[in-house]
Amino acid sequence: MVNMKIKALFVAPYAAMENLIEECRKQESELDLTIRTGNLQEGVALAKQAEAEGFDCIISRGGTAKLISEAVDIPVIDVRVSGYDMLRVLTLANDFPRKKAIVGFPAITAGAKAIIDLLDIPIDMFTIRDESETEALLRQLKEDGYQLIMGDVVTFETASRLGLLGILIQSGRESIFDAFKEAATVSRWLAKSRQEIERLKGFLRAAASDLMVLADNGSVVYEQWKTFSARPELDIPVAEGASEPGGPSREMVHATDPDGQSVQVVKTRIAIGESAYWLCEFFKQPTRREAEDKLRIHREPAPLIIHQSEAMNTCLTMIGRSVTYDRFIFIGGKGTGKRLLARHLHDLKTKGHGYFASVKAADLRELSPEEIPEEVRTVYVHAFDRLPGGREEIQWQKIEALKRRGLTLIFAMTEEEASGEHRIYEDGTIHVHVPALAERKEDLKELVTTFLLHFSQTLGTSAIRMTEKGMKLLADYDWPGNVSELKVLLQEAVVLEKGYVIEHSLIEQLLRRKGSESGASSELLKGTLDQIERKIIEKVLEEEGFNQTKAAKRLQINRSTLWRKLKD
Ligand SMILES: Nc1ncnc2c1ncn2[C@@H]1O[C@H](COP(=O)(O)OP(=O)(O)OP(=O)(O)O)[C@@H](O)[C@H]1O
Repeated sequence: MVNMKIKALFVAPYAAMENLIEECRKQESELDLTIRTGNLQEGVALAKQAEAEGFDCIISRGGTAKLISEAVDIPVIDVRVSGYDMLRVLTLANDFPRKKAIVGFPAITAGAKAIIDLLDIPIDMFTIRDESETEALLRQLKEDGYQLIMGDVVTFETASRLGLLGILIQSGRESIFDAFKEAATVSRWLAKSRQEIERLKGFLRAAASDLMVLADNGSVVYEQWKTFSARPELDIPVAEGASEPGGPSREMVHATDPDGQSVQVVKTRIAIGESAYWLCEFFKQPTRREAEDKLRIHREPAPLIIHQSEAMNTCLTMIGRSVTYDRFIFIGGKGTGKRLLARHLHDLKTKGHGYFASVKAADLRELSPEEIPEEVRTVYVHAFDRLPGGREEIQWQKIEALKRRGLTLIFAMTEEEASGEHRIYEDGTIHVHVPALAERKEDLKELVTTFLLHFSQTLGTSAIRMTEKGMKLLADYDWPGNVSELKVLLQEAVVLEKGYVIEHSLIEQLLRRKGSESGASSELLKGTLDQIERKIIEKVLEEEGFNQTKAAKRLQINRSTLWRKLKD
């Protein structure tokens, strides 16, 4: 565009203008000009067509220019009625010894007034706001004895039709040259801005994935979708945050779209000048369906296992030495990496031949051994804590049937779950103790780096480093939820952090929130067992609006026991 000529359409509202434009264009070098004649709606139709054909701008005059500018999205330059144009027509009219008037929009009459006053010319002026007023006004003027009427195209045509002498205020060369110049300036400026916008959009597309920019009133200003096929139908509240001065400028919202897809939205408030906008970034969460699948099959090898610590190395040595066995119990806290290590064991045992499948203990009931695909070599049974009926519900017959199919069976349990289950101490069952993250803080740094890399590749987040102070905060925390908890915290951090480095203040904020989340329950756990029991009963009672029947039901004790415990 910068070195190309600007494609402009000149819509002349009257034929005589076309000739003058033709003449002027000989001295014009910046515009690739097309000239057409068409007044009002005719002009609009010509302009719309030009816009569709890729013209850069339209030049027209008066009412026609106004109508065109309402109908197209490209710049419309209005040829202004200059002092020279006015002077020309007034000088011409002055030679007629008749009662004269100028009729037109304010743009015409205001310009004329200055000259009329200055030169003391006996011409009256009548301003109209809308073309529809023209005919009635001219009829009235005719009755009042006016014979010569000056004005724009509509005025001129109406006057002629009513038998008055009409004089069209024509545009002279200077006005046309001015319009050429303005068309070139505006179009170049617009092309530059468009280029700038395209460049920014390009950066945005490269740097972020699915996003939407909302104005404070909730209307969509910009959107782009990469992993989503279309805008997820979500109700994203924008107004409350915006009206809170000093309120959080960034927050995370969890939502579910109408298809049940879980979506995470990070909202950032951006103030630009007087206006405020919400940049909403969308992240897909694993679908509930996927999570609910009875059998989750992994066909690919286990991802990299971080192990700098002695505790983890011992665990891996144990696994490496047990590959000839086919019944295992992996014992460790939530999120310690039991599944990951089980997949590693599977890889060692099968050397890449056969799939790894995991199933929740509660889903075993509905799973018949025939449903398990042939290629599956290892079945990992987990989530024993979510068995609705407790340990009694473990489907031992099913497990025996799986054993008979020659599959490697791996159970994942916490220390507590494993302790009461004598069957898992059967001969030939290997116990692998997976250390808690608190016992292997040496692994923390590399785990952080691995997760930052993982999120930057899968979510397109930019943070790739953690400050030393941030690392220290992570090392001081005791991670009851182990590696999973670390991973979730880092995911939140990378989504909130737009820079390359995660500062300790963000980690502090996220950890502090954990403190306040767990604070209430940990406070409950202080004191003797009787005191704790009483505090729990009181809390449940309060939550149930002091309804003893409801509280007793929730605590699974009868009402008289509840009453006795409160009395003691
Ligand atoms: N040593 C490690 N190196 C790299 N990633 C790890 C490591 N340990 C755990 N992870 C990652 O942490 C997350 C939790 O691990 P995993 O699901 O194996 O834990 P789990 O003990 O089976 O959890 P749960 O008790 O909730 O079933 C996974 O994304 C896993 O890849």
